[in-house]
Amino acid sequence: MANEAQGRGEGAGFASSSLELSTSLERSVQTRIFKIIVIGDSNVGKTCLTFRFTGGAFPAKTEATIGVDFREKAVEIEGERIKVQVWDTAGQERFRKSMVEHYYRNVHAVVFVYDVTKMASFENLKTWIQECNGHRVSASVPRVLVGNKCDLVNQIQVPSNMALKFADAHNMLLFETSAKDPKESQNVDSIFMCLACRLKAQKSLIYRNVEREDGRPHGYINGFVVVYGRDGERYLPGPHCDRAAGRSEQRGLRRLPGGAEQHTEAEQAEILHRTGAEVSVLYFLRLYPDIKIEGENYPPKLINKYLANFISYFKLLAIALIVTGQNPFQMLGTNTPRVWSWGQENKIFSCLMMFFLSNMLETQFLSTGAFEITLNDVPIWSKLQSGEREVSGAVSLDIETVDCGLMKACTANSLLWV
Ligand SMILES: Nc1nc2c(ncn2[C@@H]2O[C@H](COP(=O)(O)OP(=O)(O)OP(=O)(O)O)[C@@H](O)[C@H]2O)c(=O)[nH]1
Repeated sequence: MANEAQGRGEGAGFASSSLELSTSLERSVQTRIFKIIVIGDSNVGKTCLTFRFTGGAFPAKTEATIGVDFREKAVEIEGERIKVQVWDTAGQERFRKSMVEHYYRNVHAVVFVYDVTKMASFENLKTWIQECNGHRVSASVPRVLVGNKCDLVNQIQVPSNMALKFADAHNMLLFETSAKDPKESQNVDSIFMCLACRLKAQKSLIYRNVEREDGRPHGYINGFVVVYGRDGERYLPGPHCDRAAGRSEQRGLRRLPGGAEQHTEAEQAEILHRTGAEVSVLYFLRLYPDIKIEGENYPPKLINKYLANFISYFKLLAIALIVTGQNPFQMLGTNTPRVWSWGQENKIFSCLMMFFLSNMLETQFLSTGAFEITLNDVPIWSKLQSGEREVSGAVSLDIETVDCGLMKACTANSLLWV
């Protein structure tokens, strides 16, 4: 346990941590959230470590993690309440699949875990580091190395000095610990608290303190947010009130034509009155201008991207051939189908048809029907549209995992949401 003292030292002296999860908006708004991912081979004890930290116990039974599991713990460091959101990732390749992008997106710190009784899990760390680097995780994102299962003293295969050398070479702190041994629980806490402390020192305060004297934020009514799309436009999540059309829309995202500023405060109050407990976008943004809320489409499968690209090139080629009057079938020495001859005779119509049909196909391939919303880079909400195309077996499992994972995050954050 070469570096244990160091780990313990950093972990000691923190104010007491609390398991209580915040469920109110005012707390969510004021609490910073740090996303820490835990990665490493399957069976090294990632789930047990995260459970020990967030739940304070060793789980009686664990199963292989599928996709990702979120666990959260609210801690207090130097008087500031911080939410540590631990992403317990799947070690098995088949359960990672399309989730990997999500693991690394907007991550604040990374915990690499190996099993001290399994040399292979230590040797595989190189692959995990490569994967992490491959996802453009910045060098400024703190990383720590954790050797787990130190309670199995007679089976240790990875000597401490070897692990320490590796940790040094990769600019990481090393913790050797055991999720199982209750005597080591403080050391497990130290891993995450050490990271939280580093992050606290690193990050500027994201949320402004908007507390009133009675402890509630000014103007807090209930949830309603505006979403900034990748296209720079602003979208309003439903249900919301469309004054121009004089109707209230249901769930979904609607582009704000002229911006939320179109609503005066009196109008906002009316919307509030008519729709129950929704706070105006304008009002909300004025209160919390530092909050960055973004929406993004859930990326399609790689194969779908390739297919859509292929269709797009095929469309361009076909249109070019039609316009220039070339006959690819003649070039290939085969019979010209009637549809091609017809296309040559009706060039404008066939080009338009080709254009719209292939665009439709491209959209089909690229659309996943899922939309993910992040608040200050932390995923808070994701939705699969109804009518999603049927997906089979493992893929379906992945998408469900993504969705329910993010929904879990949403519940934990209890955010400004309908
Ligand atoms: N002796 C001992 N066993 C441990 C310890 N931590 C985890 N285990 C056991 O190791 C096995 C795997 O633990 P998990 O936490 O599920 O492993 P994981 O890395 O999350 O595995 P995946 O979800 O497949 O990636 C379980 O049987 C645990 O009981 C430890 O500190 N000591």
